[in-house]
Amino acid sequence: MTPAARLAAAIEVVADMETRHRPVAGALKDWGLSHRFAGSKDRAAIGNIVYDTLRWRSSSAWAMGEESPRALVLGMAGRHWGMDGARLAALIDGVPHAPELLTGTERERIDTADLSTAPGHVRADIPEWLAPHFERSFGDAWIAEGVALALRPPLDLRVNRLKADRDKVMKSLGKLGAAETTFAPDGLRIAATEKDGRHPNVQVEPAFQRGLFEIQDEGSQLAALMVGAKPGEQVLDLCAGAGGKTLALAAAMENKGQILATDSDRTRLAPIFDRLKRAGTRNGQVRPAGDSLDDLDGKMDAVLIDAPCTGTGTWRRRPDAKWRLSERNLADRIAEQSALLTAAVRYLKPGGRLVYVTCSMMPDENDDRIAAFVAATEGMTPVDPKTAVERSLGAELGPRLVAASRLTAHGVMMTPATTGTDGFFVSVLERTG
Ligand SMILES: C[S@@+](CC[C@H](N)C(=O)[O-])C[C@H]1O[C@@H](n2cnc3c(N)ncnc32)[C@H](O)[C@@H]1O
Repeated sequence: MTPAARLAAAIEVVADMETRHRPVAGALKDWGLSHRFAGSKDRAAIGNIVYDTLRWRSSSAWAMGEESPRALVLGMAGRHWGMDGARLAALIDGVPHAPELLTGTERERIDTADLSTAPGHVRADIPEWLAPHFERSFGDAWIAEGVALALRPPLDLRVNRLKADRDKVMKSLGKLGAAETTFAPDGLRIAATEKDGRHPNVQVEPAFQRGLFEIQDEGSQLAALMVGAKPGEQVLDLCAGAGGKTLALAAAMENKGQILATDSDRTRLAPIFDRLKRAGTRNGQVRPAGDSLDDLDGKMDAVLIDAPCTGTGTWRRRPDAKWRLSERNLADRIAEQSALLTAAVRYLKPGGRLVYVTCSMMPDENDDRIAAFVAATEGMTPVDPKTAVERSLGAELGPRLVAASRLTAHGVMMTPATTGTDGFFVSVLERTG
């Protein structure tokens, strides 16, 4: 397919998403099924255009003066794929299956796009109703945080210390351009792609099949390390999902002690069994959804709540989600978070640590939840965030992360703009009563 035909296809996919309220992955898959002539390179390139269109939806609509799928795609291509009006017009002109020729107004708008007078939420490319939440989280930096959250993400890997060391895996993945992460001691990073580029499918690498590394954002790796899990401890991962953090905890515990993993959703939990096996984990015990955990009362050195949340911190990877999020979703997640915090306390030993994590950028799901929980609960004391980071990450890494991240009243906030990770909030509390 020509670049122009790919643009036309992306416009079709965005239109399909809007008219049928289809999630982006479904709309792209449907398009592929009904256009079987398109090769994998074409499909990947169209996917990139569609995802980039969703990233910068609001600012492109502002620049183009309208919100049609065509305006969103052309506006994005003009502002982010380095095409001015003349180049776009030349790309399209006379090419079969291309979008219609650019109008004079479209060319002019692409060439003179200026966001300096746009409202903050447009410059930040976030929904308008979220602007006050971002402002409360980040003060004057809230627009810069939104801008960084709209960029493409890198691909981060966590080397599995139970089976390998970072240098060895980095060498074996050298051809993929994997380099050491800035903070996470076991992390490797493959830089974000540009334009037509796509990340390699690392899951086909022999090193992945042998369990030498996992795919995990650097922020998620650091959040797992902040549990401070030590060999020999008893640790409960209460919202384990597919086990991303469970595996990181098992590695930190050097296969000694016990990590118990559960989740209320059987389907999400299902992949954990194979993943634990592939990683060579021997100290993991999975408690199926709905199982009683009564036998764990008062026995845990640490409980991790990797809470269900709005996922605002992962919008680089799921730009469609930002336009779907509703106030109702936020309220539902807040209720679940409060219930989980309350439910977790009984499992902790005296002196045990409760580690609360979200991948949200919103204070409502972060500091506010901890403040409300502490006010309503006897005997749970937040650890000063700087102390919590330095204690869990050590004398070299701890201060570096403190300097780069944003400390809040009760936790630490990592973001694309500050630490170059997905957005994560981590708060550590101790059972003191
Ligand atoms: C952020 S995800 C967990 C991701 C996972 N820990 C990882 O690192 O890959 C949150 C999880 O919480 C689970 N969850 C929601 N409510 C729950 C509850 N009341 N009890 C246990 N798990 C719950 C969801 O099913 C979801 O898998």
